Amino acid sequence: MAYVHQHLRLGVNIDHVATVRNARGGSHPEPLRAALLAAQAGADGITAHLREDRRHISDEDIDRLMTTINLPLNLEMAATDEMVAIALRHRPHAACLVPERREERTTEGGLDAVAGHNELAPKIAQLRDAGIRVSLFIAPDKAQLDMARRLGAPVVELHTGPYCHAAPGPERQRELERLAEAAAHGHALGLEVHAGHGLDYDTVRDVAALPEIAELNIGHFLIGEAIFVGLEASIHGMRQAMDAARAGAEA
Ligand SMILES: CC(=O)[C@@H](O)[C@H](O)COP(=O)(O)O
Ligand SMILES: NCC(=O)COP(=O)(O)O
Repeated sequence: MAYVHQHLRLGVNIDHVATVRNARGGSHPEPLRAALLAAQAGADGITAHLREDRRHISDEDIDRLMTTINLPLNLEMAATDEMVAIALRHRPHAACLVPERREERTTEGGLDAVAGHNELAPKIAQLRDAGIRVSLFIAPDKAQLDMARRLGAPVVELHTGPYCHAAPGPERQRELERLAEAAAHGHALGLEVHAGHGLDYDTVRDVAALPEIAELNIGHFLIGEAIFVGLEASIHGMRQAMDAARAGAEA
């Protein structure tokens, strides 16, 4: 029987609770409250992206998450000296290194670990030495996976944005195949394979069915859907979609 990673973990990304809060300033709605609710709704972890421009999650949010939640925190961050220092001060469960451009609307591509290996190597080593599980947010590309392995990152997160944005049909199928090949290759290299970006109830199904994937990180859709059905219900819906897809893959 093909390998199936048993429990597919759901990391709930709470960035866009902070986006709504920051639209007016002040403290409502609070990302911390969303993290506590997500835990009650069955999230396996919380993801928060402390962007260099602080457009959503703030330093204070990270302080409060670190001292209050009982779930592992996956801190998404650029691979800069400032962010590495913040991670070393807090020691979250995981640090996912992502590329950032100030003017981008959202994370557009994966980290180029191949071109950036000289700068990444010392940062990955510092984070690892502090006991933080390092993840690289990369495109589903063999060369990037091979480099993640060489750099000693134990985890990769495959960027699902191009798959989610592809037109349903052959274009999306091609992107799914790239994800499937990358997940299998990463697993064969001994990497723990995660995936995320742009997933919703529809696009999550085929990704959740990929047997080597251990964790999905999902935020924007869950927070948007929560406006209509509440956060617990939106997370429950995602959990159900993931479990149904994984059960189908096991059958
Ligand atoms: C890396 C990633 O996919 C998430 O951190 C996502 O980027 C968060 O939302 P924004 O890109 O809108 O900051
Ligand atoms: N790393 C991806 C993530 O945390 C969530 O991305 P999105 O669902 O907000 O697009």
